[in-house]
Amino acid sequence: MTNDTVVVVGGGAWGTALACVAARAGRRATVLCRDSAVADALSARAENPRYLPGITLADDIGATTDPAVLGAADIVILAIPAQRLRAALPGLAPQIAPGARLINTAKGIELGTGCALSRVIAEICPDHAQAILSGPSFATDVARGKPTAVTLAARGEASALDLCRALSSDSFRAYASADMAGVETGGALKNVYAIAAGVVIGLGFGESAKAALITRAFVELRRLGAAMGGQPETYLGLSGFGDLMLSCSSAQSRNFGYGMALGQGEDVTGRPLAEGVATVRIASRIADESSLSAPILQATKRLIEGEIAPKDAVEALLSRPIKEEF
Ligand SMILES: NC(=O)c1ccc[n+]([C@@H]2O[C@H](COP(=O)([O-])OP(=O)(O)OC[C@H]3O[C@@H](n4cnc5c(N)ncnc54)[C@H](O)[C@@H]3O)[C@@H](O)[C@H]2O)c1
Ligand SMILES: O=P(O)(O)OC[C@H](O)CO
Repeated sequence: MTNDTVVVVGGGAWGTALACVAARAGRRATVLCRDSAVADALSARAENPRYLPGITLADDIGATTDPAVLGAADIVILAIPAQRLRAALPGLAPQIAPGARLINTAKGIELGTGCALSRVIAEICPDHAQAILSGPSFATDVARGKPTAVTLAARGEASALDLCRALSSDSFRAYASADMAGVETGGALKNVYAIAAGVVIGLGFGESAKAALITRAFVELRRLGAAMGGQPETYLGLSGFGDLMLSCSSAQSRNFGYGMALGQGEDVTGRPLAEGVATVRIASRIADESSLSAPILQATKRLIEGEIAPKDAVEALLSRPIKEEF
């Protein structure tokens, strides 16, 4: 398979960082932007002042707003928000070269339908093979070339390994997986628990409480993920435990920051993208429908919907009946 040409859809923080990844791995990389000001800044100054201000990017990244660029791509990386994917894809699909492989990097579950994003992509681009890249990785770190490792899942180990080789470099290491459902659900659900961890810190409950929260969140994440089709061991890896740990422990995470603001009683309107807000709503419905116990997820949903105050949500979790840990 030829993997020379990579087009990244989405000129935001993550799309820009992934174009740097592809360029560092020796690929010809172009960002397909929605906004011409972003495309112009990327092309002229190797900068994305709107989404990655102050970071000088590799100067061999191309940028355009013309979807015709998809016709030359061997690999198309999707880096737009999860809830925008269904609306964006029909305009792109007819332009994508027939043999191109798609790699989704958005983290979420479709709010209106409960569909995994891989299913949304399969519905709109049924003839294209697809893969998922997910793991502990902040766009600012990746764009700066700091060492990062992720999981890349595809149907079939050979395809996953081939894509890993196409994108890995001395600063970015992708591990192959054949468990698309496991990688996808881990990335989506960790955002919910990052909000919850942010709430704990925002309330001033401290690091011990946060460690307890993350540990119990991991139990829930594995339970929910398994019910959605993931393999148990996948959640122990970079796209599961790795991303949960990163997102629950750093204020760089937009989801953690959203939770911290909630915990501090701040107004959260207009904050940067926190995909856990949509995911918690649909994941809570999925958990209810399958009678799965997910108390942290359910408390986070009630908190986000304004049904319960942050302090009361944590107290409700602590006052549940005493039971065995496992
Ligand atoms: N930022 C990170 O560190 C990071 C890391 C891993 C994964 N992700 C995931 O990547 C996805 C994108 O996140 P981001 O950080 O780049 O967000 P962002 O807010 O920085 O950028 C989003 C980009 O998507 C574009 N966009 C939105 N709707 C679109 C549409 N309908 N058609 C075309 N483009 C559209 C916007 O113009 C913008 O360029 C999210 O699902 C996120 O979870 C982000
Ligand atoms: O800023 P967040 O919370 O969307 O997290 C970004 C990445 O998903 C971390 O792996």
